[in-house]
Amino acid sequence: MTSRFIEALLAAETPVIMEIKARDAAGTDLTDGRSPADLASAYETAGAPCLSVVTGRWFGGDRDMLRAVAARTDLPILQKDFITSDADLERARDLGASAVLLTAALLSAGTLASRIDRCLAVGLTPFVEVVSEGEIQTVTHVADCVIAVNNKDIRDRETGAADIGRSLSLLPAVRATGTRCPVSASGITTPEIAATLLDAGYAGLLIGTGLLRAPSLTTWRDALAEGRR
Ligand SMILES: O=P(O)(O)OC[C@@H](O)[C@@H](O)c1c[nH]c2ccccc12
Repeated sequence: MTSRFIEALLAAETPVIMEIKARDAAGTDLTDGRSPADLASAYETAGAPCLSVVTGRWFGGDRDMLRAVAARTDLPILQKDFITSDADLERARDLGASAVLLTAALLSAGTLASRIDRCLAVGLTPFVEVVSEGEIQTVTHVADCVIAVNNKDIRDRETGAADIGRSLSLLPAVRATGTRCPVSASGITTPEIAATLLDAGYAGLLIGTGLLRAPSLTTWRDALAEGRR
């Protein structure tokens, strides 16, 4: 099965999934008055191959954000929320998502496998977030999934500090699954950290707060390109 989301990410000059999120985990506003659609346009102009929209309530999100972004752009969109049923998956697709978040830490291996099956059956790319080697082993249909190492912990609602070292140490295990699309997500605050992760071998990154707080997206993107070996 081909995935528009994965193909776009792998073909990109700046392989960064740029995230639209209303608030950070501490509740601080990240939009500075910009609408989700305007952020989508700004990211597209900065060369984003794919977007992520956080619709989860913890982060001040809702489904209207996804609707508004899908109406503004044709870029493939990841919906980040806590998907709890098959009906949620179909709704994600109908709202315009190309990919959905599945959090391995919150699902049993059996439930994760059936959610992955269901995603693929309805034409969605599973974006599976993992935080340990054990979770990496539970991912099925690896060739059709994005495997994303989360540098933060969803179990503490992402309020703790990010551990970029987790991405670096888990990369061999992620690669050993045979995925084409290892991604590092969360807590990538500077272009220098982003460059380090891409140079280490990550095919893509997912960045929200760092970009939402950046004074200039093009400066951030150019610093990332310059920082690479
Ligand atoms: O803003 P950051 O630190 O760049 O992180 C982005 C993204 O990884 C984060 O928003 C996230 C990771 N897992 C989630 C689960 C639900 C909602 C959001 C998330």
